[in-house]
Amino acid sequence: MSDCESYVDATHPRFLKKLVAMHSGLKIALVQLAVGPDKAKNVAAAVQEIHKAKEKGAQLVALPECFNSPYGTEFFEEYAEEVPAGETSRALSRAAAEAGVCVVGGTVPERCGDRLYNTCAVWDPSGKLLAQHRKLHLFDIDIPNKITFKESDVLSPGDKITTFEFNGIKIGIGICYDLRFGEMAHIMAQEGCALQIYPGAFNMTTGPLHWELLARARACDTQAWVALVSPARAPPGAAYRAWGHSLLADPWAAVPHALGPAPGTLHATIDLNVVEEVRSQIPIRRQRRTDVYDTIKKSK
Ligand SMILES: O=C(O)CCC(=O)C(=O)O
Repeated sequence: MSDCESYVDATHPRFLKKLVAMHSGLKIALVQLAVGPDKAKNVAAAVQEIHKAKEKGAQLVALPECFNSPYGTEFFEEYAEEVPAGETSRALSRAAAEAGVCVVGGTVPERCGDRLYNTCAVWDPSGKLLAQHRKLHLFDIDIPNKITFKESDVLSPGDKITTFEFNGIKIGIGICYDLRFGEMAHIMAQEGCALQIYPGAFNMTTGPLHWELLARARACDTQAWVALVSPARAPPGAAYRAWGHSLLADPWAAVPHALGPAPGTLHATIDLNVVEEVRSQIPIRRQRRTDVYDTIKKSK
């Protein structure tokens, strides 16, 4: 079956209606962790929050970008681990199985041979690796006197778009800078995703300008739920200060749930009815002029 045909199948209104009828909502928790230099402490805090989220009813728990290390190209080599053999992977897999939840494991610097990647691993409720996304678009920007960052100095980019299914919902994974690339979100929607999750760590320059705007833009374009999960903001003077403000945008592109800069966990329910409602009331998916343009996924 071609990519084009699978798009038609997965997003056909009848397919979605059937899914919606079967579905009672997915309870998610977005954990905005305070991250420090002590890797073991960071991982232990993540595991503790996974269990707490489960106690509050979460079925899927998502962690932030770079939750086991400080964020900076100088840290990636030291904190890197193999996925899924490394200690952080093993701790999250165990936590997922013990709590009986799906864990979207933020990101860790992944070592694979002589390469490093910025990688999100997803664990199912039995602790099995369900998906692995390597950041596709590396964060290389230069805003003079504000922020210069060049992940490509030490990281290699991934080469594929990652989606998986959990509890009857197709979910797409992107990492931070990936959020800026509408084509990627569009392909996730074509593949049937009703929810996109982005572990991210925007900064104090682009965070206030673009973080929520991009979440709402992706939600509006794809008529899907969009979750962003950030580390908590570090105190003034820290080498990297994340914007925080983990949030959930709904398929209308409203933001019904958001945190501030402090550590915390956002609990919400992903309701497929809202996806169906928006897609049927504003039917842009049927109105695309693919005779004039298209976004086509390379077969990989
Ligand atoms: O796109 C941005 O402004 C921030 C991206 C970022 O922090 C990242 O990719 O880690």
